[in-house]
Amino acid sequence: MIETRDLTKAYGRRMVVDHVTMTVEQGEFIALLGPTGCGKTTILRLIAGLEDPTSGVVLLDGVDTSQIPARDRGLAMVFQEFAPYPHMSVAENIAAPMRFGASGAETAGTKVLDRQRVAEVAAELGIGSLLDRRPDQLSGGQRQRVAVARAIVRRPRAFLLDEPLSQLDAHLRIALREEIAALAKRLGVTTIYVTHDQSEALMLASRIVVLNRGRVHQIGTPQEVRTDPDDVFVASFVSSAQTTLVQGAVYAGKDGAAELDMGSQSIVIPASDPAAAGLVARHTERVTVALRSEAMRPCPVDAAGAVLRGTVAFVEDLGAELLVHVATDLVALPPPQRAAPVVERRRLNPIPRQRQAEAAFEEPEEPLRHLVVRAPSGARPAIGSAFAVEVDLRRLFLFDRNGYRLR
Ligand SMILES: Nc1ncnc2c1ncn2[C@@H]1O[C@H](COP(=O)(O)OP(=O)(O)OP(=O)(O)O)[C@@H](O)[C@H]1O
Repeated sequence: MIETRDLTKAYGRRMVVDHVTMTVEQGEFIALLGPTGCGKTTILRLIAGLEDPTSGVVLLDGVDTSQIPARDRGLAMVFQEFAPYPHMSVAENIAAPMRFGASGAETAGTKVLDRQRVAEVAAELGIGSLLDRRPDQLSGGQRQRVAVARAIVRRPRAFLLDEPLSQLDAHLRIALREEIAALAKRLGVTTIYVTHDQSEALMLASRIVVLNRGRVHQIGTPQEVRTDPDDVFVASFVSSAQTTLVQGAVYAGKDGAAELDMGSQSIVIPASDPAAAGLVARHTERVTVALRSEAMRPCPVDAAGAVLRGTVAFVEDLGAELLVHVATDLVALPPPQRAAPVVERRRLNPIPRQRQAEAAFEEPEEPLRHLVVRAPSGARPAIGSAFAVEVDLRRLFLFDRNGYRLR
């Protein structure tokens, strides 16, 4: 079991990991999911003992690790870019941690021991026939397999995987992630998997820790973080389809109903809806409304009820269905900011890879202005034509000023 309690890391004045508390149960596969620069790698490095926390603790099976050096923690880490020793064969690369590893005691007779164990692990990863090759004779996928083999050869108490597949092409990534999930399950090893790719996290993990700017936003099963987000960041970052955020306000309506006012358009939430009473109590409060594709479906333009209207801006044809982008006069909001303010970041020592990746987030993101609605592929609506959508109130998420979900 791996636990962090109020784990915090600051570089200068910049909080990179901000009071992260989480528990990974024995044998559990957990994903740390968040945008680039949100502190995922730093959390792994703190757990591995490669960095010292500014405050807070990491516990392994209940033991405070503050005084335990990295090599004695029994953890194996796989990095984004695995750099094998170029002059060694695959077998030697896999065995390397055993030879150079913590326990000097293993040196005697290592060669024999290594061979058996290495062959076993290599077979497990489908690289049994490549043991005599040099790293430059391997494909990208094979190299990452070697990296994983090298991590498990020591029978670690946990795997820490830092975007191990991000350098591979999409096809290979999908194949290998299934293998990694199956392997971790078979071995029953506690695994923490870092990724910024939500589909990877949703597919692999039994629970997901959603992070932004060093803070935990939600910890839950894939189903929970996707369909029951705790805040506006999770709602916009983890979603099977596009999420449009719109500015609104709630008012007490007639007969116990609540009115969700979105400027030129509004939706009435009837008194019979379980959410109505809570919203009535918030009369005049400003809210952010998250409109996801799965919460909307096309309806006749003259339909009554929870309906929003606009005109067709463009249509994406996905083959089996259409994605209709509907322009409306609602006030769209940008997604919550993902990176730290630029001024603070300039003071940091340059870290080329991270800085490059972060550059993409320096400007506030543009709001998604259109509603994106799924429609059957049969009848393609004309650009500029009137279009209406019925909103499924159970899937409509509202957030308060601070971004917390109104439940
Ligand atoms: N040694 C360091 N000195 C100063 N700042 C650092 C250092 N290491 C990391 N950072 C900063 O801490 C922040 C978090 O980095 P981290 O690598 O943990 O993020 P990440 O979520 O893993 O991102 P990525 O997906 O790009 O790897 C980044 O803004 C990074 O620039």
